[in-house]
Amino acid sequence: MSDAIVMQNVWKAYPNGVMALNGIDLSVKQGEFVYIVGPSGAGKSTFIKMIFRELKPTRGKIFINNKNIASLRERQVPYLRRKIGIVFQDFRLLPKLTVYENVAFALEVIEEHPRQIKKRVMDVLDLVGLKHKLRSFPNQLSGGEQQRVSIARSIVNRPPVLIADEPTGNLDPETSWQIMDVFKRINDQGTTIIMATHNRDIVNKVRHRVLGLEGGMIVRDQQEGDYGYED
Ligand SMILES: Nc1ncnc2c1ncn2[C@@H]1O[C@H](COP(=O)(O)OP(=O)(O)OP(=O)(O)O)[C@@H](O)[C@H]1O
Repeated sequence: MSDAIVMQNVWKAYPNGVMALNGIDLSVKQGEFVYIVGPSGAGKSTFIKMIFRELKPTRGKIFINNKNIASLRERQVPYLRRKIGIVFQDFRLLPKLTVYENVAFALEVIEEHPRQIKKRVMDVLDLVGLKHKLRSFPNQLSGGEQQRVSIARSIVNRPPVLIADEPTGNLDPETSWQIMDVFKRINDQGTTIIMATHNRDIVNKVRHRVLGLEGGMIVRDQQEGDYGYED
């Protein structure tokens, strides 16, 4: 299997001198599901922001599908972002657009053919179980439904990698399990998933590879079926 993400000796210092990542080496294969765990301030969000080039490493190389994104020019960043879907804790939907429009938006900006857009949007809404809500606005949806829309939007242009930063952080346990089912369906289609989480129950019950960060370093890297997660 090919590598979806490779980090080589990645360091990140913030302008105030805080060293958030200290020499990360890592490789993630295409199709893997990886949890990123660790205490507050461990560097999880920094790690995730590096993958979609919201932040540049101070030192080191980051390969996404064999391309070093640390040396990408600014104008190439939008092309990288099309290869990576992103889901946040707080959904970040556009409030004045319907469910359908929120999801279609990502395809409209790349000028996909209208018939293609419709088919693809309906397919992903079906995948996340929200076809019946396509005309609703975000404020008419529950938190779990909003997160499903945000997940549908993140995968609508078939990125090989999906990144989720605390995707269940604002959801109750029952809804969180449903969101994990959606991620499973997406992972089963071959999409690599990187998910930062504090949710110990999920990490222990829905088993995948676990990367533990602490003080900006990888302090554990356990394969599926090979761990219990203690914080
Ligand atoms: N913009 C910034 N400027 C300076 N320091 C920062 C900045 N963002 C994060 N840090 C620091 O970098 C370190 C790692 O932070 P990061 O947000 O990556 O941790 P985290 O593991 O995601 O934490 P949490 O679980 O609380 O979200 C912390 O010491 C934090 O205070």
